Amino acid sequence: MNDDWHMLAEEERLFCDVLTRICADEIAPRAAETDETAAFVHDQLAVLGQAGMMGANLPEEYGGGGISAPALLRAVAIVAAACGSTASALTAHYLATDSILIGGSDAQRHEWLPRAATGEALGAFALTEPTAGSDPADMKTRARRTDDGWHLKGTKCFISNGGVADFIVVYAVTDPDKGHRGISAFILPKGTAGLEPGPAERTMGLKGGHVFTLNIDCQLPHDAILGDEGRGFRTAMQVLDNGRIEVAAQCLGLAGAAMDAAIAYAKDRVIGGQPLTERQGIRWMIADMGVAYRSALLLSQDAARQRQAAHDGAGGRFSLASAMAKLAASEAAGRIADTALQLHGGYGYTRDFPIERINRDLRIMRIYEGSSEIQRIIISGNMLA
Ligand SMILES: CC(C)(COP(=O)(O)OP(=O)(O)OC[C@H]1O[C@@H](n2cnc3c(N)ncnc32)[C@H](O)[C@@H]1OP(=O)(O)O)[C@@H](O)C(=O)NCCC(=O)NCCSC(=O)CCS(=O)O
Repeated sequence: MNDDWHMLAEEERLFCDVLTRICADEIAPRAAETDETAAFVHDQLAVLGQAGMMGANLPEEYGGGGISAPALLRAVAIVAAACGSTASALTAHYLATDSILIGGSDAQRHEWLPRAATGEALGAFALTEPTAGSDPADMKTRARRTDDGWHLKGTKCFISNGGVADFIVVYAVTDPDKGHRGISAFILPKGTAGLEPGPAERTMGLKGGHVFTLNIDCQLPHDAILGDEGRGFRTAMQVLDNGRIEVAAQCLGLAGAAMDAAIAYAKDRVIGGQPLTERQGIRWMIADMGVAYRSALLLSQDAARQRQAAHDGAGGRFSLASAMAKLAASEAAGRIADTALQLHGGYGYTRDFPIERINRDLRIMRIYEGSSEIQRIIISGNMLA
């Protein structure tokens, strides 16, 4: 059998092995209950904090794990295979900390990232608005200078972790005449007067990873602006280049779990005196799942490798690779989970098997952090440039 993760360093393999054990012992056993109760995954994130996962995306200088992008891909997939809700809350936290890492000053990085890396401070990333989802440059949230600093006013929606986070990175318009160059990012700490999260949305899946509307009418100090004024849109786009690979990782974890469950079921289930695996139709399903999974894995690893190369000094964008990975992995994962459910027959439709939950958890992957249609726009734009 090929070693799919041959590119990882020895210590990264050990990190992933330990994480796999921790997820199997402490996170996976709670996934079905989390889905039933829809309780936020606080405890699971605390476990990940202990395991070093809350800062795995950050350099050691800021208290992070400093692991490579391919290792991060593998690690997020491991968490997602155990519990989709936990992986989604984790990667939303990464969007917030990546915003500070990419867009913040060194003082802001040192102030926020070490606490975020341990899990002591949970982050959220507030870009989307009710009338600006696919086109965030059209956002309406306004930040105005005041004598005391900044006044932020607007509404953000579909913000993972938003109502429970210790800090929220909010993107807002500082100069409406400058289009996307008039957007800046701000750090909004929990408890700021005028920050009012709505109730958690009632979602189809990822029920333990809550999503909120945020009503914002807040006064912030001068130093709440992240880095330079007017650089927020670029920061958000760079953060999403990373984030889309993490969505691909979630897809690999969830789809891999569905495929493994389907294979185990097909081996175990005897019909007419024969296991399901003796049936050609079932074998074709297994082959199709395997091809879809591997295609998604290879594109995701390619995107992670390009992310690492950019980080190591080659510079440049990896938006094309990231968009391809997200599109391929989210679409493949949807097909894999659907095939895995079909293979289970009526049992797959019940809550007695994890396949039903995985199908619901996966549906958002084709929508958040840029829908499949947005990924196609980015991909074709790059191909035609
Ligand atoms: C589809 C889009 C990429 C198109 O964006 P625009 O057409 O508005 O922007 P451009 O004209 O392409 O570029 C404007 C500006 O930005 C710079 N840019 C663009 N991409 C990048 C990048 N990857 N890295 C760095 N800089 C970038 C570009 O050079 C231009 O700069 P200058 O003018 O030259 O200075 C975009 O609209 C898009 O991505 N849409 C999807 C938005 C999305 O994914 N939203 C999801 C939000 S988060 C979420 O869903 C989950 C959150 S959670 O779980 O809580």
